[in-house]
Amino acid sequence: MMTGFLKMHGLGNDFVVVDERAQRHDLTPARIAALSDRHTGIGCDQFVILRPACAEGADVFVRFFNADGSESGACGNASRCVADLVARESGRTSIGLQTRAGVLPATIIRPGMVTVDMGVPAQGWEDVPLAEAMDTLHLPIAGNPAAVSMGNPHATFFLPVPDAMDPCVAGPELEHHPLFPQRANIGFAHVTAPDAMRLRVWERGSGLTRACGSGACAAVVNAIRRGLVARTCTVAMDGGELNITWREADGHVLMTGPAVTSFTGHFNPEDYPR
Ligand SMILES: N[C@H](CCC[C@H](N)C(=O)O)C(=O)O
Repeated sequence: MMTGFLKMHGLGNDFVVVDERAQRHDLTPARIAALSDRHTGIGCDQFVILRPACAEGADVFVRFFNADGSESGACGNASRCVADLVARESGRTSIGLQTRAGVLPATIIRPGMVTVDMGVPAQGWEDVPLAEAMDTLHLPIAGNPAAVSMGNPHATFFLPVPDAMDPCVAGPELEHHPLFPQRANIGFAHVTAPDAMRLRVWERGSGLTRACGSGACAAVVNAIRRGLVARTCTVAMDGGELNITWREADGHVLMTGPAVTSFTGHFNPEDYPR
């Protein structure tokens, strides 16, 4: 039986989206990893599965998988894409996305431009699973990263000069650092103005991506906690810009940026080893 999919992206962070709201498609982690391969599958940074919502205020339950088949609690760029998709189906401009990190309200600013309320970040390291509890600024990792959970674990390095660390060299080792028993997404940020930064993210399970929505939220929260930027900040990544606001009133992080559909297609799951 053929499975339909959508190929979508947010700032070049690209997704295969499979709708399982009406029917399951036997997508195992091994199949997801094989389908995510850019040479021998469809190719994507994250594989997104839609299921029927089962939470108050939610229109759809969204599951995010990395290119290696592992699951992630959050994905900012894919959240905007799914909100845009559900908005086009329903004609509504307010969408509730049920994720493993909670129900995220999304607002369509205009078709293809979406704000997602990414919720309240965890305070410091607490929700980033660490091998042992320790002070953020005294981690035994050169560069003193700051960590925060946006529903998934992030560590951000603030670089005094842009590109002082190469994500493809430092990223793989840091992703697997013994401090992070569940691995982590590793951001490399350089603050360029009180309301702007440049960011590259080595993503857990997917490697260097052109943009990372939850990574941008994490970098802004971490930068605000260190007094480096204001409450609203533009994050410039290789694939383009996101606008991030950490709202003072209720501590929610709002992420605004584009959502694009590239094409639709079909595959047969049975062509991929289970
Ligand atoms: N690209 C995603 C993040 C995926 C995070 C994933 N790599 C993890 O294991 O947490 C974003 O836009 O937020």
